[in-house]
Amino acid sequence: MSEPAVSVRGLHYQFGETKAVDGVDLTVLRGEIFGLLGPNGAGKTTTIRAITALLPVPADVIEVFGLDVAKRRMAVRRLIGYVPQQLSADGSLSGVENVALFARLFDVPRRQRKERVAEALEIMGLTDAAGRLAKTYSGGMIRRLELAQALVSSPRLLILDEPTIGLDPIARGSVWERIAAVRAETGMTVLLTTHYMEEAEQSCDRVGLMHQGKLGQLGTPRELIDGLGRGPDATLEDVFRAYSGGSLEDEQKGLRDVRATRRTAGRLG
Ligand SMILES: Nc1ncnc2c1ncn2[C@@H]1O[C@H](COP(=O)(O)OP(=O)(O)OP(=O)(O)O)[C@@H](O)[C@H]1O
Repeated sequence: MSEPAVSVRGLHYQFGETKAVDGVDLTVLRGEIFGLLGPNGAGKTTTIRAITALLPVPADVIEVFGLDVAKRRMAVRRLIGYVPQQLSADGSLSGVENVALFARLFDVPRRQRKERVAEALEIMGLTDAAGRLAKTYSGGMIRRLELAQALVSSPRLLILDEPTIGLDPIARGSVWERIAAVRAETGMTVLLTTHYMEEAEQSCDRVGLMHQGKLGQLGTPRELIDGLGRGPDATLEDVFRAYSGGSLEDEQKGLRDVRATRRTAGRLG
C-alpha cells in the first residue's frame, strides 16, 4: 500500500488543564480531500497546528510524507501550504504582490516566480483583480488570495483551517470550487477543518468527526450516513449529533465569536 500523506498516532495536546486533543489517530491518504469536522473548541485547529509543526509534539507521533514532524520540522514545513483561520494577506499590497511575497518567502526559484504567481492567481480566479490592493477585495476574494499564497510554493499538502468561515454562501461555494479545481489540476492532498457539515458532505472524500478532543466516526460521508441506519435522507449533521450525544447548537455557541472575529479582521487595513 502506498505511504499515506499524513499519519497521526496517539496525539495528545494540552493547554494548561484543557485537553485540546485527547488521543487522536488519523491517516490522510495521498490525493484526497480530508475534512476534520466538529464544532468550535473540538480540537481541530490544535490537531492541524501539530501536523504543520507549529506546536511541539513528541517523536513518533506524526509523519508527513514519511517524515517525522518532531525530527524534520523545517523539511515538513516546506511540504505544506497552510492557510490559518486568521487573515494572512496584507491589505496595503496588491493581489500579485501578496502572492509574490509568499513566493520569495518559500524560496520559489527566482526564474519561476512570475509564472508561478500568475498560475496561483489564475487557479483562484483572481487574474483580473491581481493589480488591485487587497484591501479592496471582498471576503471571498481575500480567502482565495490566501489560497493562492499557500499554493505558490507548490506544496504537496494543502492545509486549510476553516476555509469558508465568515463568508456568504456564494463566496463559500466559490472557495469550495477552487479547492476542488486545485485537487483536480495538481493531485494535491488537502486537509481542512470545517464546522459546515453540509459543505463537507458535498466536497470531502473522507471526513473525521471531532468532539471534545477525540476523533471518532472516520470514513466517507456516505459510509458514515449509511452507518447511522436512518435511511438516505440522513445527513452528516445527524451523524455528528448521534456521535456527540448532543446538539450542535449548544456546542456552537462560541462559533459566533469566531465568525465575528473573521468579519472584523475581514476589513484589511
Ligand atoms: N493557545 C491556547 N491556549 C489555551 N487554550 C487553548 C489554546 N488554543 C486552543 N485552546 C483550547 O483548546 C481546545 C481546542 O481548541 P481548538 O482551537 O483546537 O478547537 P477547534 O476545533 O479548532 O475550534 P475553533 O474552530 O475555535 O478553532 C479549546 O478548549 C480551546 O479553548
